[in-house]
Amino acid sequence: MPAPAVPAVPGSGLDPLAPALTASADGDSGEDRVLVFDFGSQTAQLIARRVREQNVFCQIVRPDLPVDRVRELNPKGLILSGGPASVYAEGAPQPDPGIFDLGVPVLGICYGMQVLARAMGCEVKPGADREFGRTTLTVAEPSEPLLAGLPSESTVWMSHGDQVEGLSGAFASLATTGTCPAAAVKHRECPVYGLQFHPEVTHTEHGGHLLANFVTNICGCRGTWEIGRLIDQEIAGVRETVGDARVICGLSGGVDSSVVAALLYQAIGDQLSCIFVDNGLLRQGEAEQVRTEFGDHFKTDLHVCDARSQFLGALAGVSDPQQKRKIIGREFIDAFKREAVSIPNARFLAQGTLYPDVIESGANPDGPAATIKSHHNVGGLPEELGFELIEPLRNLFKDEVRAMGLELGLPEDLVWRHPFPGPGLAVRCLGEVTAEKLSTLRAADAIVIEELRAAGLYRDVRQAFAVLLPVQSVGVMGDGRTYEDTICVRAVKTDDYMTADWYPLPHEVLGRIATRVINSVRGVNRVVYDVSSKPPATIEWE
Ligand SMILES: Nc1ncnc2c1ncn2[C@@H]1O[C@H](COP(=O)(O)OP(=O)(O)OP(=O)(O)O)[C@@H](O)[C@H]1O
Ligand SMILES: O=c1[nH]c(=O)c2[nH+]cn([C@@H]3O[C@H](COP(=O)(O)O)[C@@H](O)[C@H]3O)c2[nH]1
Ligand SMILES: NC(=O)CC[C@H](N)C(=O)O
Ligand SMILES: [Mg+2]
Repeated sequence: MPAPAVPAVPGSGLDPLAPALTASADGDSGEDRVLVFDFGSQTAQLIARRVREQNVFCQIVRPDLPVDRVRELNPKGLILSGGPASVYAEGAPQPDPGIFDLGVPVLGICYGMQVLARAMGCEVKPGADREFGRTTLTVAEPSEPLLAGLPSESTVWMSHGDQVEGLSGAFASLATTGTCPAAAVKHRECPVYGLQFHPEVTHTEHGGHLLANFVTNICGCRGTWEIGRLIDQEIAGVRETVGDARVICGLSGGVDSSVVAALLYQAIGDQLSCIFVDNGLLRQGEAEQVRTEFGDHFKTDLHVCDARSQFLGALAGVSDPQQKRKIIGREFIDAFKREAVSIPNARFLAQGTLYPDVIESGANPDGPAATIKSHHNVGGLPEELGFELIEPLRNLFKDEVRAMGLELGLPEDLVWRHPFPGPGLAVRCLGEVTAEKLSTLRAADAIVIEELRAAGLYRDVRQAFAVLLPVQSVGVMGDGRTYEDTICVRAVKTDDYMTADWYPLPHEVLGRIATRVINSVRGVNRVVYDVSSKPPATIEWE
């Protein structure tokens, strides 16, 4: 079935789920699929990543997705995530009880286990002590397919206050820990399982293996979801959708849009026009770099749209982060529209939107609702778009997109480039954005990146940049008092950008960055280093 190109306009009532990637939102793409019901867990996306590592397509959905919709999606397995609520608390999220009657295997993790155990007559109670961190799991039923290949004892990671107490005879305990007699359970009659610990986090030694057991041994998924096949599906889907119309592609020079452009070029050749928007929020030398690199890799029509004054004008006086993002989203669309006037028959707009952008923007009707930040290309889109959207990467995580880029023959240095958000320096220039602040930030950011490259760390650090803080402090320079701005250096290690650890940059590198920034960037007298991980922080500061 062809991929419907549907506008992902929030609140439009249309289902922007998997526009091209899964060929159809209704589960007839031929791929085995697992659904992760997100009960507000910090790690729901990690569960999805672990499942995808088994080459099984996995989708995150809201906790109360109606059973009829679940049936339409035709999953081979359901995973109920953890969550902050207590199952007895008022308003605690509950699944549609019908999902337990589908005959589809279910795995509940932490809250997910508590919620399913309660639905099936067990008692859930606050444990004697809340338990956070590592503990030892002892396997009681080694022949159980869920636990196949696990050693009799291993380390698992717990994060809970409640636990399942009375197993009600319907469930059997498969494994225990010192404080938890039902650390892994199985229903005696139906394919329903529960884990009190978190298999998705790396601190659980054999967690990935355990999830693989669930997906393959219990759900019977075949592991056929591969990047190469996806590219073929995408290309066919795009051709079918586009017909003989033209597609304009927002090309930023970043990884995602370059991959989209390469894919579209393979699909529709010279029906593709790319638009690069110089929004005045770019890094040093970036506009020129995109122009030259584009000529090397893409042979299609490139339009450069100088929208610097529009963006900066619209942002003047605005300091609220969400409002800044919304304004930027709107300005992007205005810029695309202005530029598209000179491109006849431009009906489609292609963007490099990724799965985390969609999830974090709370923009998917089947997905969880929490808005963490409105990514400019999703939650920031205006109601009246004027184009049909094509977003072939809408279901992918960043490392999957990189793999696709390599498969499509893009050069390594492009594929491994640090991501740079569409709102650009605006979300790194805290508070109101002005031309003067941007030029300070641009100069400091260039030094950070130069020093990383000089130290041979650019590739290992997955994203690094400078942030201009709205904080002035006293300094002394050339025997005189200064009262100037602060630059914060941010560097993180991550694969999927959903969780990230702060990167332990060597002190000498930090020292060189600080000295150069303070000596050469006017208006800055202090440099600090951000040592927060995600969660609880995010990678960007706004
Ligand atoms: N300056 C720009 N000009 C045109 N389109 C842009 C620009 N910045 C962002 N976009 C559009 O918004 C999408 C999302 O931006 P995002 O920064 O997430 O992706 P990217 O720039 O392609 O890749 P990366 O994440 O590596 O920076 C892009 O794929 C692109 O379609
Ligand atoms: O195109 C984008 N538009 C946005 O609005 C946006 N916000 C964050 N990012 C990038 O997404 C990754 C995760 O960022 P956060 O931890 O800050 O949410 C990081 O790589 C961020 O740089 C964005 N990219
Ligand atoms: N991590 C979780 O899922 C916690 C579940 C529940 N809130 C508890 O404290 O037990
Ligand atoms: Mg970018």
